[in-house]
Amino acid sequence: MSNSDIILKVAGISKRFGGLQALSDVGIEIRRGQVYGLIGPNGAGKTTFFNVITGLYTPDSGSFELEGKAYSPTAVHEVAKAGIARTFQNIRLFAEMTALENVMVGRHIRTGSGLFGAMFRTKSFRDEEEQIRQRALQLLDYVGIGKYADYKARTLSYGDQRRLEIARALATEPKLIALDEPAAGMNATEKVVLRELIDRIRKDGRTILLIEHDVKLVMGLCDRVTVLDYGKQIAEGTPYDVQRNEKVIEAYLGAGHAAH
Ligand SMILES: Nc1ncnc2c1ncn2[C@@H]1O[C@H](COP(=O)(O)OP(=O)(O)OP(=O)(O)O)[C@@H](O)[C@H]1O
Repeated sequence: MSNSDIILKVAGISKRFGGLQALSDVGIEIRRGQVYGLIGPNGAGKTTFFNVITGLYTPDSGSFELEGKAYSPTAVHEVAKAGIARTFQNIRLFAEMTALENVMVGRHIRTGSGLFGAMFRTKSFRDEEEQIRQRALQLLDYVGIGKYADYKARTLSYGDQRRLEIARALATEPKLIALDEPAAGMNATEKVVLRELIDRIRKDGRTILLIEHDVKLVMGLCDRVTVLDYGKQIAEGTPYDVQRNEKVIEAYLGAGHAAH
């Protein structure tokens, strides 16, 4: 495989909060079309790592490349423009806006008419707006909630809100979509549907970074997995190898979890 297959390469990420070393020299390489999993016991540093990659936290050290080009994740919207979209562990939708409007907002970072067009409602602005609407409707169908397009986001079930977040992230046409615990709070049936959706997103050519507590889901979906523990990368590899890694088993047992 050539280097051009690498979508995201981050290396040497460290981040300290006061006296706590939340991340120590963590690095990953994600190849095009992979689902890449990030797991680890509570407090291992997964969210911090995600927040560093997506511009929410500034790391103390580290380098970042997206499709072979250096990028500096200094602000969330810059990261989105560079081609990384994310969802949040605590859902962050516009609660009073409709599902459709929430997705249209995601789409706007890829549009051209700008403020002038919006203020004067030029023809090109209106045409563009209609295209955005159509694309947003397609995306809602794609994630399986097309029938709720006109419902306010806050009225959707928890599982559907998570799917709406995914639709919104996809609306930015990301090179990489980062999902922060997408199965959190879902029941078993919702998890099956989510798994199918993530599988479909991958089959349609997208690359996915996934933080997830549900180890079974991660092991079933991911091509490769990194395991963090106390901010250190204790294992990296295929789900098969990682599950058998002594350090991983210890970390999970130590934290009172089962490793499978
Ligand atoms: N903004 C912050 N300020 C201070 N400490 C923080 C901050 N964010 C995270 N931490 C600490 O950094 C460590 C790693 O936390 P992080 O949330 O990244 O872990 P996690 O693996 O995502 O955990 P969980 O699975 O519980 O979400 C924890 O000890 C946490 O308390």
